[in-house]
Amino acid sequence: MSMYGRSRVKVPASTANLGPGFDTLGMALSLYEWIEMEEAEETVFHFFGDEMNGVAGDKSNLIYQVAQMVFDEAGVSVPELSISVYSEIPLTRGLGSSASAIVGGMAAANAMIGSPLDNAKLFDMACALEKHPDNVGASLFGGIITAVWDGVHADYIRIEPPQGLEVLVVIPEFELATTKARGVLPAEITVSDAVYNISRTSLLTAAFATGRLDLISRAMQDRLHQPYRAPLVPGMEKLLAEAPQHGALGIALSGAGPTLLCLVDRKESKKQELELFLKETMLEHGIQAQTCWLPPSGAGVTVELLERNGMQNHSFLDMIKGEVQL
Ligand SMILES: Nc1ncnc2c1ncn2[C@@H]1O[C@H](COP(=O)(O)OP(=O)(O)O)[C@@H](O)[C@H]1O
Ligand SMILES: N[C@@H](CCOP(=O)(O)O)C(=O)O
Repeated sequence: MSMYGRSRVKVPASTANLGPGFDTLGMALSLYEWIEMEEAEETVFHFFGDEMNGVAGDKSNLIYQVAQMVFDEAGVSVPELSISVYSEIPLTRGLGSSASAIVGGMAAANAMIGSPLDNAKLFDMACALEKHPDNVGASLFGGIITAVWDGVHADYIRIEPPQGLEVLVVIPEFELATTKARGVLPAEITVSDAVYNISRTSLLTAAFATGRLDLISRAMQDRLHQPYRAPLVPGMEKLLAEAPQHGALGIALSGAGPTLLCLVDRKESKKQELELFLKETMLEHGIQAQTCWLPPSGAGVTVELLERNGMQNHSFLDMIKGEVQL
């Protein structure tokens, strides 16, 4: 009989960078992954939903691995786990699926053993794995995050997303691994490009904090990563250049791509035109893509501790059926 409980977490997807804020700005989005975890006699995974196709169902699984890091840090041993996962977050598209798995897996493991680690510790551990704080910070704390990670510790400020700010994403059908999209970045940049990005990141952060939607179009410009990543995403250059004419306040590559994200004023009258422009531009470049309105998620990861039930999966499915269309 296990001495530990059964935990269930709901963790949001995220978009990183928001244009100029490479490896520092992130925003949680209303697309979620649910994880349930409890001690078991032998490790078993239950995956639900189309987005989990191809994910490892053994102890190499990212969620299992991060759970073991939490147990090690807390000084407990729970080698065998039953893990159930349902995810709405497409893999390898720039919507932070790996960050959601890291944050969700850590939060579930920590809750299961009575929450010995606080969120600041989980944030440091998650940054050490992801190597940048933007996605994991957003998935952990929700809202908009501006964060600095020094290689050991992460500091952040959470900003409530401005009222009236809507988010439209265009998700191409092809996958682009973050490692590949980081591999095309230059090792060095000029001082003028550094100043270009620092000034816009500062302005964008302040615009979010003060609700100045009018400043977004000029602040959401980047010279640090998007120009180098554009060749990996057919149609990206045209989308970045022309989306503002079709109703976007600003447009950026979401994380490392290939998804692109538009920030849109709730009162904008050209929302349908913008959706059509995004899809048709991708199609012109031979790429099937779907658009989706994803409100910012004010909540980060949420955690419940439940009675143990030997992982009867109908309870997990019943829970998520209430929230998503299975
Ligand atoms: N729920 C999950 N369980 C296990 N591994 C996951 C999960 N979600 C994502 N991953 C891992 O993260 C990888 C995607 O990470 P990455 O290339 O950074 O793209 P993304 O932009 O989606 O974070 C997947 O190929 C998979 O290995
Ligand atoms: N700052 C990172 C963000 C990667 O985000 P992902 O969602 O694509 O994993 C980068 O731009 O490389």
